[in-house]
Amino acid sequence: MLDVKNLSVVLSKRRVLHALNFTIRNGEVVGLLGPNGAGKSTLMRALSGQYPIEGAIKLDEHDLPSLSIAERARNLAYLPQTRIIGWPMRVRDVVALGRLPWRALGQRSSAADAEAVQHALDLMDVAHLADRTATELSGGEQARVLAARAVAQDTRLLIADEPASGLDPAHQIMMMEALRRIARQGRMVFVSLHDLTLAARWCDRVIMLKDGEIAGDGSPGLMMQPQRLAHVFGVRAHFALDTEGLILAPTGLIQR
Ligand SMILES: Nc1ncnc2c1ncn2[C@@H]1O[C@H](COP(=O)(O)OP(=O)(O)OP(=O)(O)O)[C@@H](O)[C@H]1O
Repeated sequence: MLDVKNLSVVLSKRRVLHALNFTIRNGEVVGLLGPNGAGKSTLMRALSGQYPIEGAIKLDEHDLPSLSIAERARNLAYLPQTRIIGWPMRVRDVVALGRLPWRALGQRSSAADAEAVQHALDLMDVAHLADRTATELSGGEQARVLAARAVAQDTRLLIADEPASGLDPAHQIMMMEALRRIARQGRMVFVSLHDLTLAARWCDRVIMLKDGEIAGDGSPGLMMQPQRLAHVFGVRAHFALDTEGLILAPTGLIQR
C-alpha cells in the first residue's frame, strides 16, 4: 500500500501542494484528475523522489524518500508527461533500460529480463516496432515505447503522468486496459488523466486535485457528480450507464 500523509511541496518559495492525505491499495488503478496547474505532475514527481517534501510517503514497509535511487527504482516506476525519446536506440533496447535496476553493474541481461521486455512490448502494442530506431517513431508510438519501458521495470507501484494523451482511441483503451491488468496482478497504479471519460470507465478510484488540495477521493460514480465536476473543472457533463459501467462526456462550460 502507498500511504501519503500531510504531503506538501514548496517550489520556488510557492506552496504547490497543501498537506495531502491519501492511500493507494494493492490491486487498484487510481486516477489523478484536476485542471491545468492543479498540481498533478508535481505530486507525481514528489512521489517519485524528484522534489523535497514535507510529510510522509510510505510504500508498504518502506519510507519512500529515504530509499536509495536503486531501491526506489525497484519499487516504483515513473512515466513522465513528456515522452519524446532523445536517443537513437532500437526500441527493444529502450524498453530493456527498464530492467537496469534489477541488475548489478556489468551483469548481463538474463532470460527473465528478456521475458519482461517482451511482455512489456506486447502489452503496449509495440512488439512490431521492436527493431526500429526509437527516434524515428511517431509521437504516440514513442509514448507507448516509454510506457513499455516503465512496465518492464516490474515495480509494485507504477506512476504514469497522462499516459493516454496523444494516443488514438484504440490505444487509449489499450493503455487503460493494460494499466488495469497490471493492477490486477496485485500492484498499484497511479495515473493522471485529463480525459474524464477514460477515468470514469477505467479507474477503480479517482482523486481530484484543485489548487494543490484534494477536492475529492472515491469511486468514479461517487466523485463524478455534476456539482463536483462543476466545482473542480467548471464543466457540465452527460452521464449514462451501460453494462460495463459509467459513461461520462463533458458537454459544456458552467457559466461562472
Ligand atoms: N519548478 C516550479 N517552480 C514554481 N512553481 C512551479 C514549478 N513547477 C510547477 N509549478 C507550479 O505548480 C503548479 C502545479 O503545476 P503542475 O505541473 O503540477 O500542474 P498539473 O496539474 O500537472 O497541470 P497540467 O494539467 O497543466 O499538466 C502550477 O501553478 C505551476 O505553475
